[in-house]
Order: sequence, then C-alpha cells, then structure tokens
Amino acid sequence: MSAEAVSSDALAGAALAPHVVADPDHIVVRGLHKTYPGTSVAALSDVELVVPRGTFVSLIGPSGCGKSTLLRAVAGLEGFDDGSITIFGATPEEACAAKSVGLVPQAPALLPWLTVRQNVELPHKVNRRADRRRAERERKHPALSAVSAPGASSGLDAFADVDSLLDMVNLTDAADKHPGALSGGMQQRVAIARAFGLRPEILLMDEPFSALDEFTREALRLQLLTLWQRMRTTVLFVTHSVREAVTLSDQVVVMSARPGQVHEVIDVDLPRPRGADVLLSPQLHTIEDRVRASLQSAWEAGAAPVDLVAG
Ligand SMILES: Nc1ncnc2c1ncn2[C@@H]1O[C@H](COP(=O)(O)OP(=O)(O)OP(=O)(O)O)[C@@H](O)[C@H]1O
Repeated sequence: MSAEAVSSDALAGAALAPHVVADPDHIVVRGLHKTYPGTSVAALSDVELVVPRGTFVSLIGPSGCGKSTLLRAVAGLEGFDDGSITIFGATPEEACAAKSVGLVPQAPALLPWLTVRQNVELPHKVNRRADRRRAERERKHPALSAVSAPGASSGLDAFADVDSLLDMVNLTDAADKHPGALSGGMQQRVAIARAFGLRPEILLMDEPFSALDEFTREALRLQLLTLWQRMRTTVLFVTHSVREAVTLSDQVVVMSARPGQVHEVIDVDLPRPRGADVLLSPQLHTIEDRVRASLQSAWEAGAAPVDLVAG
C-alpha cells in the first residue's frame, strides 16, 4: 500500500445506505462484518467504533484480530459483508476520491531516485494536477467538500510547507540525500512528513514503527506527537506496543480475535502536550496497566483454537 493519500476515482456505489446517518464530526463504524473468502471465521464481526474528528486513536490486539482489515476497510481498500463506515459523513470511497485519507504503512515506500525533499514534495506536485479534477468532482458530489481537509492537496499553509515539515521531523540536514543513504528510522520520518504534508482529513498508520529498534521508536513517537499536536489530523494508529498506544492516543481500542471485535475502548485521560512530566507520570503507567489487563482478557476471549482456513 502506498504512503501517499489513497487515490481512487471510484465513486460508483458511493451513496450511503438509507439507514446510515451521516455524521460530519466522527468516523463511524457500525456493525461491520468481514469474512475473507475461503476462511471459516470472520476477520471482523459486529465491529462498532466511533472516532471523533481531530483525535488520535490506537487499535491494539492480538495478532489476527483484524486491526489491518479494519484500517483497510476505513481506507476504502477492503470491502466488507455487512455494516457501514462513514468518514465525517461520507463513504470511504468518497473520502478516498477527495484524497481525504492518508496511509502510512509499515514500510516507508519512498522513491529511491528522489531526494528527501523531493519525496516529501512529490504528492503536492501530483495533487496540484489533480486539484482541477477534484474541484470538478466536488461540484458534482457536494458531500465531498465536507470531508476535504482545509489546505488539502496542493494548498500548503504556514506550517505544512516542506521546510517546516522536514524541520519537525529533524530531517533538515538530510533534505538533499537520497533514501538509500538514510537509516530505517529516517526513511520512516520522511514517509510520515510526506503523509502529514498532504493534510489528509484522516491518517491511517499501520504499525509504522514496527521494523525499528526501541530507541528509534521512542524518538519517532515523540516526533509524531509533536507533528500531530500541530496538525490535529484525525489518526487511526495500529500498534502492538502498549507504551506506544498510551503515549500517543486519546483512546486505545482493544480488539479481540476469532472473530475480530472491539473488546474495550480505554480513554487516555492525560494532558497534552505530553512532555516528560506526563510520559513519566504514574497516571500513564496506570493506564498502561489497564490496557495490558484488557489485552489479557481479549486474548483469553479469543484463545480457542480455530481453523481459520476452510478445508
Ligand atoms: N487476504 C486474506 N485472505 C484470507 N484471510 C485473511 C486475509 N487477510 C487477513 N486475513 C485473516 O483475517 C484475520 C485478520 O487479519 P488482519 O491482518 O486484519 O489482523 P491483524 O490484527 O492486523 O494482525 P497482525 O497484528 O498480525 O498484523 C486473520 O485471521 C487473517 O489471517
């Protein structure tokens, strides 16, 4: 999957089902079911989730509980069998078509022949060309304007310009280097700067730090916090790290497996910005313990061995 805003011209079938109420301020997932062909157990079953605009929400749970499937469904990249998803009142397909959805996958997927600066700038250049087509689509489908981020696509504002973005992720000195000359952590920072620079309305991050060592992860968490604090993009973040989920999030969604379901939603009631005082506070450790306990009961709930692939 690409790190750029998900692009799709697929508007076919974008109309909401009559029973779905468009909510302009939330991502709303209702009764989502998904069973992959050839499997006997649902990857997602009756998943309910409400994500308020401008919040940072982490999905955590045992391997195979459907975190990536849910993320891809929200991105409009994965179909589902039943239920509904609305993104600030629009369908995932509409949000994709409006380039309102950004994705940061595990691997940074940079273009090796471009410099760091050119990699971060590239989507803006591409989007400038797409803007005319997008304006035309929005005229035909007014619901799309409701999910377009202010300053989305080519509209760089005061702090979303490339220099500021590179500065926020500490890459100013590497701006003219090529990806091959960067460490894994630096490459992921380029991918994150590029994704935020597009000013998507929502950013979906699928274990973006999983390939990195703990020291680098810690540093990237702090940089992501700084970036998010300024951008306030709505983020759905998949992780296996309790520390990461609690440090970054307003809410941690604990999922259970077999079938994939939301087990518990835990509020992270910690002040922002999250400086050292917050990150070392006993309150943070208390919330981490709550998440760990919830993960344990989620694991026990889905622990029964089941053959996932029929036949
Ligand atoms: N393309 C596919 N075909 C068949 N089954 C699939 C497919 N993709 C995922 N699954 C199954 O769906 C379930 C959910 O997978 P998913 O990747 O969403 O889980 P996850 O929570 O993201 O896992 P992990 O933490 O290991 O990345 C798993 O049982 C997985 O085996």
